Amino acid sequence: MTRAAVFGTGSWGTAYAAVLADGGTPVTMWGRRQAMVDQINAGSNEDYLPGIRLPEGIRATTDPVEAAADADIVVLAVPSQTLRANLAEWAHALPRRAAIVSLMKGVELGTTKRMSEVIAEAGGIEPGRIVVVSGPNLAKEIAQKQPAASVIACIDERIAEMVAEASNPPYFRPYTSGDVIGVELGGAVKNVIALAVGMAEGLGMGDNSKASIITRGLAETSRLGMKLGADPVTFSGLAGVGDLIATCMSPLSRNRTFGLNLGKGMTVDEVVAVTRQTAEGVKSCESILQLAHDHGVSVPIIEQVAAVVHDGRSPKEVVGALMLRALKNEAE
Ligand SMILES: NC(=O)C1=CN([C@@H]2O[C@H](COP(=O)(O)OP(=O)(O)OC[C@H]3O[C@@H](n4cnc5c(N)ncnc54)[C@H](O)[C@@H]3O)[C@@H](O)[C@H]2O)C=CC1
Ligand SMILES: O=C(CO)COP(=O)(O)O
Repeated sequence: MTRAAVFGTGSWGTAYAAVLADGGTPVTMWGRRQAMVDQINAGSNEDYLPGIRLPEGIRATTDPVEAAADADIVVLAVPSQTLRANLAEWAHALPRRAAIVSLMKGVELGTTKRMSEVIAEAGGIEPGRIVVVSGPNLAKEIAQKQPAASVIACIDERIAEMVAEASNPPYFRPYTSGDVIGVELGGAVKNVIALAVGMAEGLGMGDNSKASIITRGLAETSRLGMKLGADPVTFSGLAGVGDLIATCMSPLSRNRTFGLNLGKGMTVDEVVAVTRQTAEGVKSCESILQLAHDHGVSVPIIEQVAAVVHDGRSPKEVVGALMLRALKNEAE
């Protein structure tokens, strides 16, 4: 029988543990805090998924070796910017042949590495067993068992298939892919575009404005992805446009909500103070912008989001800057 470990007891780590357990795969979760581990062992995670009863088949521990022992699949679900430090502590505990699955949607600050690259480097894991999961998967809806689809990517598609088979309860339909770069980038960049859409909403803009940002945001994602070697087809799929729509439209999105508060006039520090969960786009806008600059790719929306979040420009100012850009062909 396939066994899994999930490192990280936040909203998506816990919801994905439920996906695995409901799919018939027993899960041991690793958590930092004993109180959280005790709660999960008693059947819920009230801090991140209040009111949700977790399935049988999930248990938790604070010991990484115990969590990963005998696991065929190890799922990593921590904030992107802490992953490298976490792996330094966990690498010795990870079974030599297990598939290492990233649920994270960010790009590392400083190195501009995608999470699969950080896993390979800091965890010493061969790329052929590094898997990424990304799609329109708001954790709360998945935990409520609302039907959704997703993409599970690995350069070795047999490993992606193994993880997909272990993650297939009746409400979760994973598609496999070999395009790790495209699937990861789609997930990371959509968070930055959701910040922009949230800002537009906060400024009182309507659906034309938001659809324009979403569509041009997808153009930026595809341009960058293709330059980095992604398959353009990925961006019209679940990990591209699918996740972009879910995140940019949903009040459940932490990134969209973060942008909304900025658009309403709160400062970045004020929004950080009221945000309890990980809004990856806030840090990744800077690393993704750096990645685009390094590869000579034009990403005007991402640039303006970074100007608000890191340079203190106002959302209103940056909308003006976007609208005044020189006219160009849509396909360029
Ligand atoms: N929540 C969602 O709907 C979805 C989230 N994701 C992605 O999954 C990743 C994880 O997100 P969530 O679970 O939602 O975040 P979260 O904010 O709900 O939970 C983060 C977890 O990481 C732990 N953590 C924080 N700092 C840590 C550190 N220094 N060392 C170890 N653990 C630490 C927290 O205690 C918590 O258990 C992110 O990259 C996010 O973009 C992807 C799809 C859906
Ligand atoms: O990635 C997500 C949905 O697919 C969750 O988005 P947020 O991190 O903005 O909540």
